[in-house]
Amino acid sequence: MVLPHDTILDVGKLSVSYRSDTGYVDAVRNISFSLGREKLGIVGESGSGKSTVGRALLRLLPTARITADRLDFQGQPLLELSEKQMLDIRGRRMSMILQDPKFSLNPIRRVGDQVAEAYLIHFKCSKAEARAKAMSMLEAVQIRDPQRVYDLYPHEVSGGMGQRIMIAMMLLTDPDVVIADEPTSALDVTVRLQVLGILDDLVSQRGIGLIMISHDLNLVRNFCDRVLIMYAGQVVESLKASEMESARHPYTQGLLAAQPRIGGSRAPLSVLDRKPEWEIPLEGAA
Ligand SMILES: Nc1ncnc2c1ncn2[C@@H]1O[C@H](COP(=O)(O)OP(=O)(O)OP(=O)(O)O)[C@@H](O)[C@H]1O
Repeated sequence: MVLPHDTILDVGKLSVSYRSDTGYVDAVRNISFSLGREKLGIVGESGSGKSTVGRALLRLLPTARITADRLDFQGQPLLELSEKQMLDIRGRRMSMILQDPKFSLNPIRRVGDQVAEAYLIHFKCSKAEARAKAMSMLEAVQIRDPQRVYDLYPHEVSGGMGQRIMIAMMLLTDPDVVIADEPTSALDVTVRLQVLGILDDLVSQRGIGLIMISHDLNLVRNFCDRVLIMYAGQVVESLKASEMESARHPYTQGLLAAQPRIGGSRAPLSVLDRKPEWEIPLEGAA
């Protein structure tokens, strides 16, 4: 059970709007949640605002308008920190893993050197120390032959290996929060399970708080402790993963009904019938 004093992230009424030619797009509207040393899933369809939440937590949206009553990371108000203070948090105490590691790695540099460089950036040490640390992190993410993998270029590693390298890079700094944005969508089923196993260990053995962003309700309900269901920029339901079957919101119920089941009836899957009232009116809105 997560006790209140274990809260690492405390988010109250977070809203994010992107500027566009025709005004502002309200991508996230008034969402609140907290994160302890647990696995929190954020699920929703494409465009519901999941990734925007992750990027807003890291303040990676320089042109967007971010407002919140509270956006506290271990008691520090993220929106009030200077960019210099954010640099210390970003990538060091709070990290992000993205869907396709190939886009996050520099294609013309050996992967091991990139992991070592991440360590050099955050900690003043010799190159030999950084290399040794990088090697030990590659082992920590269950890469069997780290000496060989260290010298490979990104195009020479598989998707699953690339994702392990990204996780190794992130582990160097021993973060408290990891935001994983569709980290296994590009992987096949067996590799996906291995990467999920590594992420699970991060929570149970290192005590991090993990935010798992996904459109895959089945994956999240099986992997996470709690789930936030997002629709049109809002959290329409928040529930324990084990209590998903008792979801009350019609959108969550619709998503559950639309999941294919092995061995289930061969009846056509139900189609979500959206209702305008699912968009919760915002306080103060006309
Ligand atoms: N840089 C941007 N400028 C303007 N609008 C944006 C920008 N990034 C995202 N949006 C819009 O914000 C909304 C939320 O996008 P976001 O990427 O957070 O959704 P998502 O739920 O993560 O979707 P997906 O699962 O497809 O990644 C969408 O309407 C999207 O078009």
